[in-house]
Amino acid sequence: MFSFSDTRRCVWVNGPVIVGAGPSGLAVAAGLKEQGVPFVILERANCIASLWQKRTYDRLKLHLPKQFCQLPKFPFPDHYPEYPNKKQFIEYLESYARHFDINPQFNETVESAKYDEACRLWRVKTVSPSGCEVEYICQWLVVATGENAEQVMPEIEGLQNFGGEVIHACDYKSGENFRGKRVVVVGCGNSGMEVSLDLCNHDAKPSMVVRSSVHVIPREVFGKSTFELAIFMLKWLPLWLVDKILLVLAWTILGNIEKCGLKRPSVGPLELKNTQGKTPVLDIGALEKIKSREINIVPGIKKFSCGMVEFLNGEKLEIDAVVMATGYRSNVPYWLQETEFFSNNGFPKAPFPNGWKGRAGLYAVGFTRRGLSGASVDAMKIAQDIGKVWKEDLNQKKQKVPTHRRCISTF
Ligand SMILES: Cc1cc2nc3c(=O)[nH]c(=O)nc-3n(C[C@H](O)[C@H](O)[C@H](O)COP(=O)(O)OP(=O)(O)OC[C@H]3O[C@@H](n4cnc5c(N)ncnc54)[C@H](O)[C@@H]3O)c2cc1C
Ligand SMILES: NC(=O)C1=CN([C@@H]2O[C@H](COP(=O)(O)OP(=O)(O)OC[C@H]3O[C@@H](n4cnc5c(N)ncnc54)[C@H](OP(=O)(O)O)[C@@H]3O)[C@@H](O)[C@H]2O)C=CC1
Ligand SMILES: O=C(O)C(=O)Cc1c[nH]c2ccccc12
Repeated sequence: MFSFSDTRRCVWVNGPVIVGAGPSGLAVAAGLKEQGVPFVILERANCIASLWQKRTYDRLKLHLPKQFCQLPKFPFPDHYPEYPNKKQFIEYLESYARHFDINPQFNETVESAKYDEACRLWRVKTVSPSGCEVEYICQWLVVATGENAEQVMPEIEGLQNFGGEVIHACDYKSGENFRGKRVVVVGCGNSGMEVSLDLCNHDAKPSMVVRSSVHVIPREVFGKSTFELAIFMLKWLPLWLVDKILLVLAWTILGNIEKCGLKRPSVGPLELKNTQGKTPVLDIGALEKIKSREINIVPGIKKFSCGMVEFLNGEKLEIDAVVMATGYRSNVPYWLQETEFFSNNGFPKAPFPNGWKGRAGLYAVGFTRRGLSGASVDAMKIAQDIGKVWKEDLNQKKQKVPTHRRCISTF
């Protein structure tokens, strides 16, 4: 380690640098530990799995059965329910990190990373809340910052004049603070649906904005997970047929959702997830509240004004608060200076299962739009790939610090 001053340091990392200590980063780390490959994990928050610990609501449960959400080589405890809740999932991730002795560097935000062609190494720069800057130099870079790294906050006319509380769904914890209030929930994905349901359960009055269309699917069919059933059917049937069957099942169990103001997309639910990354809503009770009008469905928003919202159909509503359940985006384009492997939307250009490995020791984990199970698949491939090269190098008894390369700090 070369130290330049109290606030600027340069660190050589023997092994990969992993950016992000969410489930994806932890899964890669576990695979590397098993093979004895050293690494450093850089995490902007002060804890692992910050999305789950800091940016989700209290009543959150996993949507998919537990076997689709566990990370490699360390299953959920047997006593966990079919759909673990947020607390249980966080406890599982904490025990995962303990089990594999994974200790991320917390409070370090990666602000830039680029491949130095001259010395054929990655230069990764971080900054901490106290202003300390560190440059890490390494042979492998694993991007594990997630599909949900930043909140999407749309700019809607007049929002600055609204005057009431405006939050993003990632800062919503419970309807307790909204008791008796009229709340516009913008967006009808899984977040919008569940925030609206939670508001109902706390005697608030939600109006949910549905500006286009949405697939609502029952979480279970005859006591069996719909997702599991779909995965099972996909072994024998083409995707379009599975989509058709899902829609028939949804219609049989939920009825015609168009009657309550929800339009279905023309493309089937799995095809839409595959092509546009739009996750179908797995219903856990919001639809019932929509049918009973406890959740009011409203069209796209035209503008806000003081204590009011106006919709595209010209109707106006007096409201007390706004929850933007408008989704998330990747932050990779803000810090990774690379355009060959990653596209400008912050996702790898190659679709699943090929988006895990780039050029010159660059990897991506958790950008498959296939939730935690997609992340696990990526993680195992990455750990194996790096482990292989690592072992080859060891066998050739090469020194890990490449003395033939000169690397000068760019601070
Ligand atoms: C509300 C919600 C519920 C979900 N439920 C499910 C579910 O039931 N099943 C399922 O399969 N999937 C679910 N998902 C999908 C979700 O993407 C995964 O659960 C999982 O969290 C993805 O893990 P990840 O490690 O890829 O990303 P994240 O969990 O987002 O972790 C990324 C980490 O990287 C850190 N980071 C980001 N940028 C930087 C930077 N520049 N420098 C340093 N650190 C950085 C973040 O702080 C974070 O800790 C859900 C998503 C949301 C939003
Ligand atoms: N329990 C669980 O497992 C949960 C899982 N999740 C997951 O987290 C991820 C993110 O979900 P979510 O937060 O719901 O985000 P999504 O991206 O799935 O949904 C965003 C919603 O906001 C709408 N929207 C965006 N901008 C505007 C705007 N300007 N005006 C009106 N509507 C707008 C979109 O409409 P349009 O379609 O028209 O663009 C869409 O309905 C998903 O993968 C989801 O499955 C989330 C919650 C719970
Ligand atoms: O990625 C998500 O947000 C999930 O909730 C998990 C998920 C992955 N693939 C799906 C297909 C249908 C429904 C949920 C998921």
